[in-house]
Amino acid sequence: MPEAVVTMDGWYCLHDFRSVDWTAWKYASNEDREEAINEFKELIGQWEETERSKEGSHALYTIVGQKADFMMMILRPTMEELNEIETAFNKSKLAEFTKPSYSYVSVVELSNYMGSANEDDPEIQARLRPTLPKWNHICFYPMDKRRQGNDNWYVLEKDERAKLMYAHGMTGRQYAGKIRQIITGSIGFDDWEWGVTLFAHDVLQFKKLVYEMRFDEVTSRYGDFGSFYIGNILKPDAVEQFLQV
Ligand code: VOV
Repeated sequence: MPEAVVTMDGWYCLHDFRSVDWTAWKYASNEDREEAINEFKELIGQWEETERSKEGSHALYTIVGQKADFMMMILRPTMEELNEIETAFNKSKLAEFTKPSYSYVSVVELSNYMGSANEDDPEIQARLRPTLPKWNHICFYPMDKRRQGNDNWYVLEKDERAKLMYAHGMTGRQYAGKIRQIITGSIGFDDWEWGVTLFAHDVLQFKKLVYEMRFDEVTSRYGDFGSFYIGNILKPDAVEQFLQV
């Protein structure tokens, strides 16, 4: 029987996508809008404090296209904290003017295919509990490894999977400095097996990387993908401008 790979798991992760009800927002009083914006900025301020004390991290991006208007990606040591943050947003004034459009629950995951990684290594610790980059663009999508006929990832021996993952890593390494990837595992947590979150300075690099990886066997034979979300950074001091009507 093929052997499962040992995973190292870090911070829990919530991708929370919201759409703004622009009509209700436009009809709201100036006071209500101001209150909603201030309260939201306070929430972001709390997240920033947590990030400074290395007890979590977050990313805030506007989403291009009709799937959502903005997304909050939150990393925390426990699932409970993710729930608290989600609920705090739901109770906020801004939530009265937004609708949930999609969410994804997972945990930062490193798969130790080479078996050489030591969880106590500070470098590994930093990857399991990362401070998310505040780069210009984000790309998120969930994915599965295929289990279909002859293309079944889960019947491959570990050595074979490790070989394919090595080739995958080599393709990815060409994008060092251009793209940062955060792989989160979601088996048992959400509808797909992994969440893929990519950060880039230049948005076109997402297309180049994702296209190039389509030719890697691990993707061409074994990759199945959900919806893609693409966004631009929303810095805290740009929140007002984004919500200005
Ligand atoms: C910057 C790009 C980049 C780089 C350098 C990179 C490297 C690596 C390495 C070295 C490893 C294995 C060890 C580990 O760290 O876990 C992985 C692991 C993984 N990857 Fe990856 N990946 C990238 C990027 C990258 C992308 C764009 C995708 C989506 C696939 C695509 O076709 O759209 C992806 C997927 C994954 C997944 C689902 C896993 C876990 C698979 C499992 O079965 O456990 N990944 N990945």
